[in-house]
Amino acid sequence: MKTPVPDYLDEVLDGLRGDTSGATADYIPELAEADPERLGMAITTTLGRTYAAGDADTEFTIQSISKPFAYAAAIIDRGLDRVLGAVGVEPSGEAFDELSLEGGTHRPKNPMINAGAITAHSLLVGAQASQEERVERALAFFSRLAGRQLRVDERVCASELGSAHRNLAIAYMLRNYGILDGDVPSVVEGYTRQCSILVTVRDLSVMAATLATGGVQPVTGERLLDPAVARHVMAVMAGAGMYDAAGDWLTRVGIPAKSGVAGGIVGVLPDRVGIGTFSPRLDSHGNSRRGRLAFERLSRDMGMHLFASDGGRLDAVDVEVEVDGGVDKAPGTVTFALRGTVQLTAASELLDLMADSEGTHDVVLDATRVHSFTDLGRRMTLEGLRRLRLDGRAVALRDPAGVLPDPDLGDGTYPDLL
Ligand SMILES: NC(=O)CC[C@H](N)C(=O)O
Repeated sequence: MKTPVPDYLDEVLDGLRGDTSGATADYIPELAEADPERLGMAITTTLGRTYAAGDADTEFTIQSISKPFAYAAAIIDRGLDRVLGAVGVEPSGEAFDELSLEGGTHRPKNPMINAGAITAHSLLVGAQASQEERVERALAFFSRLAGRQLRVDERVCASELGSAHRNLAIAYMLRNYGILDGDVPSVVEGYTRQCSILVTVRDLSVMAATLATGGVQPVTGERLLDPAVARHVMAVMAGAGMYDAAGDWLTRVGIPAKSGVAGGIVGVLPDRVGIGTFSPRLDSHGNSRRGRLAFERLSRDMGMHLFASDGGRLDAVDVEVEVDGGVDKAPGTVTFALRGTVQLTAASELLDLMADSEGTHDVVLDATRVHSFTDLGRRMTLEGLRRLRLDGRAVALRDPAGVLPDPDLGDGTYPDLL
């Protein structure tokens, strides 16, 4: 049996290919030339399982998606109070490259717009750090978040620096008000190099899943952030990550997210998943058009909305596998015993164990110790059973309390009830 999640993601992407609205970013010449048809998506659960579809291994520049992660690094390096003294946390409701600052303090309103992100970049490492040290800090931190060594695309960086007048203007203004120290062109160059780090949607989904766990990289197991820092960064993303579309995004999609002008979007649902999408055509807010549609679809289909009340966030499931028969006897029955609340994380573990259960014949799903299934958990579980049966296996359900309502396998048939 193959796990159904990648098929679902393929189907989501196929549904989006017809939408060719929007345009690649034109203020950075290298980005204007990107292949607009590229489309990829990846989801990583807090247990570190990644599902990917489409152009999942295509590299693109991280651009503004670097902002939440560099902001996190600045908080780690300099402390939250020092960072809050320089950059606010208020949604600005303005475009990403707006020249505005907060009245009175002259702080940039938040670290998700360029003014705040240039300031956060300038705070990396320590007061006297060089451009090389700041860029190396960002690169090393992002690489640990992604679980692989990342690199800078120098062509895209040079292309953007050739016409970075607006970011220079923003930085000179910040320098004028004493928000930013040091050599302005060097700070803007370091920030632009940070934006030119190459990532894939897989990387983005793992980086975001590290926020979702409260700071533990779910594949390597390394703690990279304190839970309080992860929480703070996710909260700022929720309020300001999508610039002047932040309120619309938070209500409609409900997944704290950050977009980049190369076409990436990263999203995070605390305790559940990290998500990465890539499609280079942008809407009028500078957010990937198809990326947005993909997030809308996930939110709708999978109940992935921060404020959805249709299922517990706690997913305390064990999946226990028991195989009868022993090593040298004929392949017998495999039992998958679930426990707790079954939603995405548990259901995805279950599906992978089911996919690995070849060599056995009869399959029993034991729901005796399940508290409840979320709608998504129920659908994933039933799809797994349906696929096992398509493979010619006998499928049975033990569910004395009836926690798996209407176990229709999607074709009007039911598992045997034990
Ligand atoms: N929204 C973005 O991705 C902007 C990032 C880009 N490097 C800039 O500063 O203009």
